[in-house]
Amino acid sequence: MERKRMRIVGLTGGIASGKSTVSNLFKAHDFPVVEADLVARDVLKKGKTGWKKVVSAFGDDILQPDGEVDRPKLGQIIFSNPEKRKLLNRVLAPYIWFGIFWEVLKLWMEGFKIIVVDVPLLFEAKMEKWTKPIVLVWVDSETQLQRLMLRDSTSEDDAQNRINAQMSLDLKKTKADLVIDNTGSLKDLREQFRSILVIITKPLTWTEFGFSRRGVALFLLSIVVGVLMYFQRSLYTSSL
Ligand SMILES: CC(C)(COP(=O)(O)OP(=O)(O)OC[C@H]1O[C@@H](n2cnc3c(N)ncnc32)[C@H](O)[C@@H]1O)[C@@H](O)C(=O)NCCC(=O)NCCS
Ligand SMILES: Nc1ncnc2c1ncn2[C@@H]1O[C@H](COP(=O)(O)OP(=O)(O)OP(=O)(O)O)[C@@H](O)[C@H]1O
Repeated sequence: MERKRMRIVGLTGGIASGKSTVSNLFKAHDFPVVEADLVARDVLKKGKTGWKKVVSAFGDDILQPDGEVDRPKLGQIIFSNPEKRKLLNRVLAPYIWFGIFWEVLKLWMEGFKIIVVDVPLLFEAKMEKWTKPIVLVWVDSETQLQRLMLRDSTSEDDAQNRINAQMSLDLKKTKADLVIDNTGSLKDLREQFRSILVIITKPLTWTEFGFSRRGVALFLLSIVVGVLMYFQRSLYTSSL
């Protein structure tokens, strides 16, 4: 288990580009992964503040008889209407942001030094400045469409609407630090993943060390030692 560094690795991509597949590879190598999609699900559970805000913005029609959000129904609404999508994003963003921050904080307190955050909308939500390096799972547009239709058993129109709701993978490519091309086979993906691991586990930069738990402890300790030395010196000089 990697426990020597503090690095928040951003894992992003497009819908069905293979983020969860890569995320599972990280987990298989014992890296902790915070998944924004899971955080977003939690935020939308019946009774949570996010749920209340969404119900007041979209009305009771988006609820199932048991009071939980009818996710496919809400998906139909937001992926076919950009204004509604922006509204949902606006309503949920602070809760999702806080949820991710909280999960990262808990892992940091547990002593993990490399934490992977899997955020599909990392660039769209302007969260990229909190992660370094940013790993993008890229795939060509035809493969993305085919995989999405196959996985979710959806029509081409529906799948294309969902893809169009996100920043293009080509644009994301220009903003990422590391790119995994997942157009090929799973074997191909695993090989690229191995090279990414080498880069991600490189020694800490000074800034990263500063943010590690050991770095913070050292910083606080040096302040305490500095203050003690100052008082000891003043006591010594006043006694002369
Ligand atoms: C609309 C909802 C209810 C549909 O639920 P559903 O179970 O069908 O999809 P799921 O949550 O598994 O999302 C699948 C993928 O859709 C894409 N996606 C989800 N929300 C959005 C969005 N607002 N804009 C663009 N793409 C999105 C992501 O790539 C995600 O991985 C759900 O996606 C949701 O609550 N979305 C808003 C929260 C959000 O922004 N999630 C992304 C986290 S960064
Ligand atoms: N290299 C590959 N070869 C064939 N199929 C793949 C490959 N990589 C991923 N897949 C399949 O493509 C689909 C999408 O992958 P995955 O669920 O990992 O994408 P995702 O980016 O996490 O999607 P979402 O944003 O919707 O959560 C899945 O059915 C997965 O099994």
